[in-house]
This record gives sequence, C-alpha cells and structure tokens, in this order.
Amino acid sequence: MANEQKNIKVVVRVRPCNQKEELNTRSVVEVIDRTTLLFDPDEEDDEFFFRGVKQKFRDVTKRVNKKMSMEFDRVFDANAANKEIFEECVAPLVDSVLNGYNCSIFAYGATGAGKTFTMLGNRRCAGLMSLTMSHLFNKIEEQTNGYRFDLGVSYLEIYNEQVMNLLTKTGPLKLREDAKGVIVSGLSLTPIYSVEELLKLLTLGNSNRTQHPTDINAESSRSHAVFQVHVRMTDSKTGSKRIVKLSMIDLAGSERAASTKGVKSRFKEGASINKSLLALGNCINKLSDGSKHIPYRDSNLTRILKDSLGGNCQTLMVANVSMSSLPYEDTYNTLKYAGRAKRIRTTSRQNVLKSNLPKEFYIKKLNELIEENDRLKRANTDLEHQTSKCNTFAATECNDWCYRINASFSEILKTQKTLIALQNQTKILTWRKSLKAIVSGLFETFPTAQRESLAYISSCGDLDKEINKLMDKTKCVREEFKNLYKGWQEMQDDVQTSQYANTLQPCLKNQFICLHYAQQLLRSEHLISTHTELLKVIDLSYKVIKDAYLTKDQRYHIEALQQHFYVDLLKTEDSGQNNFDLMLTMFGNQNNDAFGCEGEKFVQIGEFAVGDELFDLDRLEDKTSAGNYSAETNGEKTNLHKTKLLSVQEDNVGGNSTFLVSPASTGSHWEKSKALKCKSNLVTCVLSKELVDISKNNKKLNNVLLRSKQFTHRNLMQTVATGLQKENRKIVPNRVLKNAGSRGPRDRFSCASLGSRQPMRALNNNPDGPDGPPVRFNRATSLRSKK
Ligand SMILES: Nc1ncnc2c1ncn2[C@@H]1O[C@H](COP(=O)(O)OP(=O)(O)OP(=O)(O)O)[C@@H](O)[C@H]1O
Repeated sequence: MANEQKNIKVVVRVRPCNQKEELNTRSVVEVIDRTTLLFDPDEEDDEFFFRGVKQKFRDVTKRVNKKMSMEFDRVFDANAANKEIFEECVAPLVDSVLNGYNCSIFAYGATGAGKTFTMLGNRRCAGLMSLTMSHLFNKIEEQTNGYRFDLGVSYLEIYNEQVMNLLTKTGPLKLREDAKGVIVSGLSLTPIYSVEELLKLLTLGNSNRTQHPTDINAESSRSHAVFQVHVRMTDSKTGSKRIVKLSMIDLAGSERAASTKGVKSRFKEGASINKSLLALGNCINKLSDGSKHIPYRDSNLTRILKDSLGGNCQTLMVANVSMSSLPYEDTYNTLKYAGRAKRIRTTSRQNVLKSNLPKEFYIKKLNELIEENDRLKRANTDLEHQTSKCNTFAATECNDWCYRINASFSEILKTQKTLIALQNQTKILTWRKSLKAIVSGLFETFPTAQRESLAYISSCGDLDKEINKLMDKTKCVREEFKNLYKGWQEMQDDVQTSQYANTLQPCLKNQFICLHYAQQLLRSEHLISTHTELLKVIDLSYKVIKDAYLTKDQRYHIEALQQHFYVDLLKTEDSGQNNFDLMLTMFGNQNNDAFGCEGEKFVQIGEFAVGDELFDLDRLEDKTSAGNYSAETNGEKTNLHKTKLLSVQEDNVGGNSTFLVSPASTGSHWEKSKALKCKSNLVTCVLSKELVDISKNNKKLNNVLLRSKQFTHRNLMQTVATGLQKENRKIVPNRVLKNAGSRGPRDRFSCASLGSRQPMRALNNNPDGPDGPPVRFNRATSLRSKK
C-alpha cells in the first residue's frame, strides 16, 4: 500500500471583535485574499501631530507596525460561517476517512479566539464536529462498495494533565503506547447508529467539560477536548477489516497568569494549559524543522496528538485568532505557530486490518478469483467480437443512407412524373383551346364546313375549366416537388458531412442520372402526345377546307395528294414534323386571310408557360422560346415559319389553281427528301387523270421526273414539260408541239392552263420567258392515246 506524504493543512479563522474589543481597539489582522493575511497593518489615523502641527515623520515613541504578510492554505475572514469552513476543508477529509485514512482536525488558538465556536458551535450555528458527523453518516448510507460500517465514539478531556472520559465522566485514564500508537487505558468506545445519537453524546460530553470564566471568555474551556470516531469497515466479501480514526480536538486557550486574578486553582489550570500548549508548540517546531526527536512525551496532549501531528494521518489545523488588537501577542503567537505547522509533513497510508482466516478460506477465495478471471476473459472476448462487428454496423449504417437516398429519389421521380404529365395535359388542352378558336374561325368563314367544325368544337368541351383545374393541380404538385427537392438538398448536405460521404457520392450521382433519363423519357412521351393532337387538327382542317373552300378541281388535286403522299407521309416515323410542315405548307406559307388566321398565329397555338421546374426540368422546355411549341429533330429546332415547301395559292374562284415549288429546300438530306416529295406531288398533279390520261405511261413518266436532280422551279418545269413532250411524241408525235417555249399568263407553271381548253395560239402568243417554255397538253391527244 503506497504511503502518501502530505503537509498539514493549516487554515486561519479570524473572528470578529466582541463588544469589549470593539471599544478602543483596532484590527490587527487584515484578510488580503483567500490565502493571505496581513498581521498588524498600518493604521489609517497614523498621523503624528506636534504642537498642533502635522509632522512628516511618525511618533518615535510609538511601536512600529509589523505589517507581516502570511500565507496559509486558506484564510477565513470574520464573515465566514462554520458551514463554509466545513464544506471547503472538512468534507474532503470525511471522504478520506471512508477510503481508510486516519484524519484529525484540531482547533488551535488563544483563549477566547473562537476554537469552541468553530468545533462545537452554538445553538444557532452547528460546529465542525456535528457537521462532520452528519456528513459521515450520509456518506456511509450512500456507500455501496460491499463494506459494512461500525462506528464507535470516545470523548476525552485533558484537564490539568489528567485524561477524563467525558461521556462516562470517569477518569483519570492512563495513556499507554504500543506499536500501534497511543492507547487510553480503560477507554471503551460508545457505539452509535445515527446522527441524533451522536449529537446527544456530544451535548452530554460538552456538559461534562470543565469550563470557567476568564477575562476574555466568560465560557472559557479549561481543558483540551478530544472527540474520536472509530470507523470499522468490514469487507463483506473477504472479511478483511480496516479501522479508521477521525479525531476532532478543541484545545484549551492559553492565558496569561495575570488573568487568573490570583485564584490558585485558576493559576494551576492556566499553568497546566500553558505547559501542554508549550509542549505542543515545541513539537510543532521540531516537526517543522525536520528533527528526528519530537518531544511528544512532554505532555499528555502531545502524546494523544502524536498520531495527528506526525504520524499516519491527514491533518487539518484551524488556527483561530481575533482581529482585535487586545490579544495582540496571542494572535501573533498563534499565527507564528500556524505558519510553522504548515511545514509539518505527515505520512498517511490506508489502514487495512487483515483477519486471521483459515487457509481453506483463501483457497476458496483463490478459486473464486480464478473463476472470476475466466469470466472476465470471456467477457473480453465477447467485447472484441462486438468491436469487430462495428464494421458490420458501419455497413448497416451506410445501407441506411443508401435506402434514404433511394427513397428520396423515388419520391422525387414519382412527383416529377405527375408534374410533367399535368403540364403536358395542360399544354395539350391549351393547344386544343387555340385550335378550337381557329376552327371556330373556319366555321365563321366557311359556313359549309359546319358539320366538321361543330363536331370538333363540341368535342372540346369546357376547355377553360379543365385547364384551370389542371393548373391548380400542377401548382400543388409543383409545391410538393419543391419540398421534396428541398429535402433532397438537405439530405445531400447530410451526406457531405457524414463519414460515408465518399461512398455515397456515386449513389447520389447515379440517382441523379436516373432522374435525368426519366425526364428525357417523359419529354419524348410528351412530344408524341402533342403530335397526335396536332394530327387530329390537321386532319380536321383538311376536311373543313376541302369541303368548304376548294373547287371541285382543287378538291380532286388535294385528294390525289392525299392518296399519293399525304397518307403515306402521315404514317412515316417523323410524321409529327412532316405533318407540321405539311400543315404550314397548306396554311402558313403566306398570309391566308381566307382561313381567318395567319400562319404565325397558327404556330403560336402551343403557347404555354412552363414555369420554374427543378432538376433542370426547365431544359425540357426552352424558356427562351416563351413556350412556343416547336417540334425538334435531334435537338435542332426547325423554324416553322421558314419551312415552306409547297404552297397552295388561290388563283381564281373558277377553279384554276397554280401549284408552285418554293425555293426553300436546299441543303440537308431531310430538306432534300421534302423537296423530292413536293416534286412528286407536283408531278402527280400534272399527270392527274383529269388533265391528261396517260395512265399507262404514268409510272414511267413519274420515274423520269423523279430522277431529275434539278430542284429549281424553272428546271422542274422544264423537266416536266420535256418529259410530257416526249411522252406525247411517243404516243402521237405530230400532235405535240416541239416548241414549247411560250410562257404562261403568269410567271409560273400553270396546271390550270394545261387543263383548260384554250386555243394553242393563245398560249403560243406568249414569248419564251426565263422560266422555260409553256407546255400544252392536247386532251384529244390523250384521249386518242387511251384508245
Ligand atoms: N467566528 C465567530 N463569530 C462570532 N462569534 C464568535 C466567533 N468565534 C467566537 N465567537 C464568540 O467568541 C466567544 C469566545 O469563543 P470560544 O468560546 O469559542 O473561544 P475559545 O477559543 O474556545 O476560548 P477558550 O479557549 O477560552 O475556550 C464566544 O462567545 C463565541 O460565541
């Protein structure tokens, strides 16, 4: 067991002046801070006057102030209460007692300095003894370390060098010394079980204590009182015991012989007290000097305090002083001794009392300990196993993160799908609304188109109401979407700060890519649905126009167009784009007032504000185009206004229509194929049955024309003309004019002029224009060829 070397802890307690001291005295102790005091400081009114004149120098007849600064473990000023001293200085000693260390607390000081007040207190204020015992009992009750506690107390006084038992009022008792220390012969311990019992014993002992009034203290204790608590701690497992001693000593106050006032018994008392205190002072001096021989045997007081001062003990000395200048010398001596006592070192060690148990007990104990050791080894293995599982735990935690990310993204995905579907639906309905307006316009312009128009209008229903409904829903879903996005961002932040950030980043990235592809998919679905809607409208418009507006001839041509390419065209994969072009070809090329709308207006029917979708949803709809719908091909936007391949222009009400090829198609493969189709249309029109019946050669001629690589208006007309001439020549050569260089009435190829039965002369009158020769078809020729 390690020995613990410690200095005696010395605290100074300054008591306030009593009534007597308050008059004509000054304070000789000034507390500077918690550990420092100044003894005999300068007086404030230390001024010296000579013949009424203030002198620079002091009164030489006056004593010089000591102004001694002294340091202690703690200095309590006149305002300090017993409880404060207890909590700061004594309570830690109680803990030491329960840990097996002997402890002593003794109050030192001159008579009337406040020793008894500190140790015993009074009716209003409990002293250190009762406070300590209460605390000790409380601590014992709290103890759960398998010890059983037995307490016994003794209360002695040393009066005139005689040791008396204050509890039994017996004595004098003899002191004996053995290897364990000083023993009071015939002293029996009184067992106690509660604080109340203890306080009763203390009161009893105090009442038995010798007290006599002195000059300074009316209730001066004329004896040294030693209160000892013996604590026996028994380990309930091993049966080992330890006995610890807590001593609390209230010393008698030193006094001058003069204060005995010549009373013999008081004089003897005082001499005895002074002798014992002198012995105590000597012991303190020797101990602090480190002397080997300590004169403990000089008095019974020092014999009893032997253990507390220089033995196996943790000691607290409370040096009591008055702040008054009356007991100046006593205060000085007390402080001087206290300062010396501070240097004393005690060696304390834990007290253990081995019990005389039989060998079998230790064998049994050893076996138990071996078992315990095995059990702890197993527990250790379990713990190691659990530690290795921590990695599994990390994996589980990481999985939880992944699950959270997946859940969050699937929610976003779902909501995004709903949101885009709602937007698409709204867009389609907005289209429909605009188309309804157009169809209504058609209906006004062409009353004959009533049936188709009305059917369409009635099929549309209350679009405004439906659109509003959808927009409300969209608003809600968008809000939901925003919240989800916010949650996602928070989760992303959490991921960044988590310890699995590196592992989870790819997971986040993957989910984001998935989201992006889902957007693309929805986008194409959206385009398909809008194309389908557009097809419907084209079809309807076509019917309306055909029935209401075109002449018989034109209707025939349109039908032919429809038969030969329009229907096929609609079936092709890129039908959306082509139909759109066709639509514009038919209606949007030039301002067509007849339809009650402009091409541009027509294009804008898809106007729809997309809004501020998240996750780059805004890319799905180009905001810069202000929501104008336009079909896209490979991400390349086609300008619908410029895609004009073929236009139908009204020539006259009588049915003479002119078909012309727009010079717009050059460049890309797609554009060329469009041009080719237009050429094909034209050729089909030119060779239509009504104009010239060359059915047998129709296919052949058709091929010839289509092989032509010249797409210009002029070249195409030339090719057609030449081709027809050749065909005519083959059939009836002499009836077809070789010189087909004359121009038509207009600067373009006129099917109408071919169809009408105008005299050839009239046609030939026209000089050759830059656009090529006019071609004449002789109906009679064609009829003959048929035969
Ligand atoms: N800190 C204090 N605050 C207030 N009063 C005090 C204080 N200390 C002592 N007194 C009072 O001073 C008087 C003397 O105190 P006390 O009896 O404790 O002195 P003592 O040192 O025990 O003297 P003696 O050695 O003669 O027994 C008592 O009336 C006590 O109430």
